[in-house]
Amino acid sequence: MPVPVSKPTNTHATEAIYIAHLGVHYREVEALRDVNCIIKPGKLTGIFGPNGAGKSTLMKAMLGLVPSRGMVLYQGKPLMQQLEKVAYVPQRSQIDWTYPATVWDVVMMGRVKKTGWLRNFSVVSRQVAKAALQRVGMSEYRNRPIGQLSGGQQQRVFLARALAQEAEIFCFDEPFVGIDQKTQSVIFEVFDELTAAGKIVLVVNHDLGESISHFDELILLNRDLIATGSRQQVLTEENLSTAYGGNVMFWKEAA
Ligand SMILES: Nc1ncnc2c1ncn2[C@@H]1O[C@H](COP(=O)(O)OP(=O)(O)OP(=O)(O)O)[C@@H](O)[C@H]1O
Repeated sequence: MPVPVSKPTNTHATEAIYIAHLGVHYREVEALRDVNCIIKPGKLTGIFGPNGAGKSTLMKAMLGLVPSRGMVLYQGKPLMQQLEKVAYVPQRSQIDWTYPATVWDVVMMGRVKKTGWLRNFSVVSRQVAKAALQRVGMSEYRNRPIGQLSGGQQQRVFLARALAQEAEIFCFDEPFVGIDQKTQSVIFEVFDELTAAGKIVLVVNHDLGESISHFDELILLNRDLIATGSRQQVLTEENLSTAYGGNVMFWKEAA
C-alpha cells in the first residue's frame, strides 16, 4: 500500500529514506511509475518483483545513477547530496572482473570517499579494510586478482568493500546470484549486524524462496509499487498475483 506522500511528519520518517513520486523513463520504456515508499533504518528491506519490474532501476534512481522524476530524501535532505553516506554494490554482471585489481585494492577502494584518491591511506583505513576482509572470511585471498575468485568470493570482497566504507546506507543489487550457501549465510549475518547497528540495508532480490524470511520489510514492484511494508502486509495472494500475474509459488512460511 503506498505511503502518504505529503512531508514526513515523525522522527522515524525523517531518519529514513523517503521516496515520493519516483518515476523513470528509459526512452520508450516506462520502467517505474510514481513510486512512494519509506526505507527504515534498522530493518532489512528487500525490493522484490518479476524480471523487468524495475527493481534495479529503483535502486539506481535513488542513487542518481539513472535520470528520474520525484524526490528521494534521507534525514530530510536530498539523498543525492549525501552520497558519501552510501555503499552500493552493483550486480556482479555489471562489474568488470578483468580489471587488474587485487582483493586488497578493491576493499581499499571503499576508503576513497573518506581519504581521497591522492592521499596515502591512513593506518585507520588499513585497519578498517583488514577487519572488513576478516569479517567476510577473505583475508587469505588479499593478494589474489579479483578475476581469479569464485562468484561467492567476489561477492564477499564487494561486501568487504562496502563495510570498509563505514556507510550509513547499504544498497546491494542481487547479491545472492551465483553464490554458494556459505557466502549467502555470511551475507545475511553481516546484514543482521548492520541492521542491529541501525543502518539502512536495501537489497534487490528476485528470489521468493526460503531466504525471503530474512527480510523485515518488502517493496513489491512491477513498474508500479504493488505493496510495501512488513512481510505479512506484502506477501498476500492478491499482491503477489498483481505483481507476478497470478502464477507464483513462494515459501509458505515466509509471511
Ligand atoms: N539502460 C536502459 N535502457 C533502456 N531500458 C532499460 C535500461 N535499463 C533497464 N531498462 C528496462 O527497464 C525495465 C526495468 O529494468 P530493471 O533492470 O530495473 O528491472 P529488474 O526488475 O531489476 O529486472 P531483473 O530482475 O531482470 O534484473 C526493463 O524493461 C528493462 O529492459
